Amino acid sequence: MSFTAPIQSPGLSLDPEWYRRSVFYEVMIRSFVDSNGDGFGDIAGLISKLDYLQWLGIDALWLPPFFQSPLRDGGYDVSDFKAVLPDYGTVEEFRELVTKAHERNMRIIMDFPLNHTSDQHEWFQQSRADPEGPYGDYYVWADDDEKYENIRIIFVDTEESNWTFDPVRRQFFWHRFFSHQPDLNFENPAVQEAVFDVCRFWLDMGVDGLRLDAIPYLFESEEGNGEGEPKTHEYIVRLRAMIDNEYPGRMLVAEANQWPREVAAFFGTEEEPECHMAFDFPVMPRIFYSLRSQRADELMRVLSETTDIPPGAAWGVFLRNHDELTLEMVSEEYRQAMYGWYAYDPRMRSNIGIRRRLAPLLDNSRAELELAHALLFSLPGSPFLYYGDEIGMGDNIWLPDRDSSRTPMQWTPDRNAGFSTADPGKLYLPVVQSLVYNYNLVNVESQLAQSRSLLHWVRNVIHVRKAHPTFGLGTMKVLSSDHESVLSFVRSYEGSGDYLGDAPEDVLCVFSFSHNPVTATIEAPEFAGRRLFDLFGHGEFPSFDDEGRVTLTFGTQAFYWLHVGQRTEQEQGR
Ligand SMILES: OC[C@H]1O[C@H](O[C@H]2O[C@H](CO)[C@@H](O)[C@H](O)[C@H]2O)[C@H](O)[C@@H](O)[C@@H]1O
Ligand SMILES: [Ca+2]
Repeated sequence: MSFTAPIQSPGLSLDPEWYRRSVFYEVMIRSFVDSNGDGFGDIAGLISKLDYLQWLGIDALWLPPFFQSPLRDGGYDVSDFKAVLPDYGTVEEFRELVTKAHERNMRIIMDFPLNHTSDQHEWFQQSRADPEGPYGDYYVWADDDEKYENIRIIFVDTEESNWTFDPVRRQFFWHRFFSHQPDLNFENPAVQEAVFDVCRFWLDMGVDGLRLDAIPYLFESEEGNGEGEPKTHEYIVRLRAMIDNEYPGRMLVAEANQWPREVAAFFGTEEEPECHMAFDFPVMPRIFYSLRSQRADELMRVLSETTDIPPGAAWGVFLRNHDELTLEMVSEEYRQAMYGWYAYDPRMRSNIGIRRRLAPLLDNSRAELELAHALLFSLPGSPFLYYGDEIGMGDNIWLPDRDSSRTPMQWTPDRNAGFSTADPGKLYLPVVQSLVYNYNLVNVESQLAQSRSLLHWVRNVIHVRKAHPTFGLGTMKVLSSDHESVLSFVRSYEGSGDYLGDAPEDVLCVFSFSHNPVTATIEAPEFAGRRLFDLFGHGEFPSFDDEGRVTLTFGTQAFYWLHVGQRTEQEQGR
């Protein structure tokens, strides 16, 4: 058994709850920078851009799978969990990436698709060839395809069943995703241990956290629906205990595309903790719904209902990621409305969702991009950015599946957007060349040169957020307003009282989804007589009156983050 002390590397801050203060950035190694001109982004390329990410204010990177893989599902189809895909580099280079990130006080979260492997994995090859051998029970095999018939299909565009017949073993195997991704059999203690072994391999290398991919689907049963079954939670409790004992300070984030109560179950309890973080799937689509419906009520409802989570746990908030914008967590009526607004061309759809990037979804509207980011950075939890969204990168819906929004990062207006020196035809995917999002126009270099660019705006808002630990650590209370387009909530923090010395603070966050200027009155009786100051420019706003009401005027799709100060001097003197 290995043991690692909580401070893993020179450069890292000593903060057991670092993930609650962090701004995360999802970066696909394949898509970021190609250092050797072979057309594939690689680890050395990512290392060369750590300074850029540090400048942006990023505290932690989420790396989608970079392991050996036939790449039939973007690397989520792993054929060797302990090998780096040669196109990306070597294990040694990965170790260097961790060291170089840590030197900048930046942490690395590794994606871990533990539910399944590629059918090219040695475990599967042995399992299909030798049912009585050591790997015979590593997967879920059956003589027919009749078990678990109540369990839904997730990849509805491509799969007709969760069972596929294997001509070698002459049995069916179980898979929740593509038919080339057989599910591991977690009933088998050897599989449970093999997964622990992979975790230890990478944690020993210094990774700071694991994103547990597709975590609800580990166990299945006839009684349940194969999503968050009791045995799945029991296994995660054990995984968490192993991490806490052997790797204190590292964290687990759950990818569970479920309703609030079910997602919150992946935090576990104080007595039996599971994951430190979980992605907030229910809130995300409602941000997009509010932007088009100009109504805040559905977002208010889901935020008001946000389930209590154990101390130290945190939501992972996001607008977009490497997958489709999933609409699994909205009603059929809302889903149809969102398809109408955001996926008017059938090519924009994928499974139950929309395979587009943030800027094209929002029609490249600067006001909407700012409003969406202001929500991302002030909702309870830690924000996760998707690479390229900080410059408003476009997508390419003519590419298959979710590759539409996994195109090369646009660094410069030069060949291949500065991503690679390869022959353009050799790139893993073509760079975006559409009219509005062409890399000649949308790239880091040109946005660095414009002080009012989206990139500078995003960087500024990240730094304002980071100056106020309330956003990561504080509570949230939704407030009422008299305008259907206005969402308001207050983030409150008692201060840490420890060596970090964070001060107590209340921040009023207000957002108007209206496509026209509006005025709204917000009610917060507990703030009667208190003054309000803009967090960006420190300008004073109208104060709360004696009943705790304040009336604010908003421009089109506008927001304010307002520090709630003391009572006015006049009122203090009364
Ligand atoms: O490895 C299979 C998939 O695992 C993750 O899937 C999640 O994404 C799906 C949408 O693409 C979603 O519907 C599902 O609920 C999630 O578990 C991973 O993020 C995918 O990229 C991957 O294909
Ligand atoms: Ca390369």
